[in-house]
Amino acid sequence: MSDMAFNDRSTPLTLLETRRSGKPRDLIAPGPDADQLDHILRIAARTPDHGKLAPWRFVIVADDARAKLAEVITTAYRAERPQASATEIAALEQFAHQAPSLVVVLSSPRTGSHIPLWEQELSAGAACMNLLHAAHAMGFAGGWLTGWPSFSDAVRDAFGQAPERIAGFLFLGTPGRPLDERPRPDMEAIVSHWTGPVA
Ligand SMILES: Cc1cc2nc3c(=O)[nH]c(=O)nc-3n(C[C@H](O)[C@H](O)[C@H](O)COP(=O)(O)O)c2cc1C
Repeated sequence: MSDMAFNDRSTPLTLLETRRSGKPRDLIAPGPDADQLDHILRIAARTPDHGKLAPWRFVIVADDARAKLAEVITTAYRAERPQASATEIAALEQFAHQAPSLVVVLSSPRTGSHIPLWEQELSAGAACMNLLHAAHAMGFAGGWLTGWPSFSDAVRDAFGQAPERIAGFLFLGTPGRPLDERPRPDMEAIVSHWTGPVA
């Protein structure tokens, strides 16, 4: 599949069939401008959501806030791992600064709702995926990362508060190097016909 054309926008179906994320560290300018990002987020918000709760929200981290994000992440990391190496800290600095655009998607469940938390969290994942689809449909590439920062309460607290969680750091831009395919599931292993209870 190495010679396949990725993110072929000829038709909706070709785009879905060839969609490929970009590695955030390889994404370069141009990224979406303010209007394009607004458009991407409006599409991302058009996501299945049981109970119409919108149990997610989007936080844009602009260029001039990236250094602050790096500071939050590295401070949190050092607090948890006082022996952190310079290499580990440099990797976290790089994480915060990569790609032209960054949207942090928060899972924001409504705890008083009768809609199960699981469903609300699924919807947050779907919003992330829709955000990626919108970016790809607009000719950009995106990359969805969690990594250590998504699981740090201190980093989460810089964006919101429990029970909110970081669903993902969605990095957007233009691939700076050719995309290549990654292994895809063996369809025979994941598709079956149900004929009755298993086991
Ligand atoms: C919730 C979630 C979190 C992810 N976090 C990471 C991560 O921290 N680091 C990483 O290298 N890939 C991570 N990935 C995988 C990347 O998005 C990866 O590039 C993806 O497999 C690209 O596949 P695609 O081309 O089908 O979009 C994550 C994926 C998901 C769904």
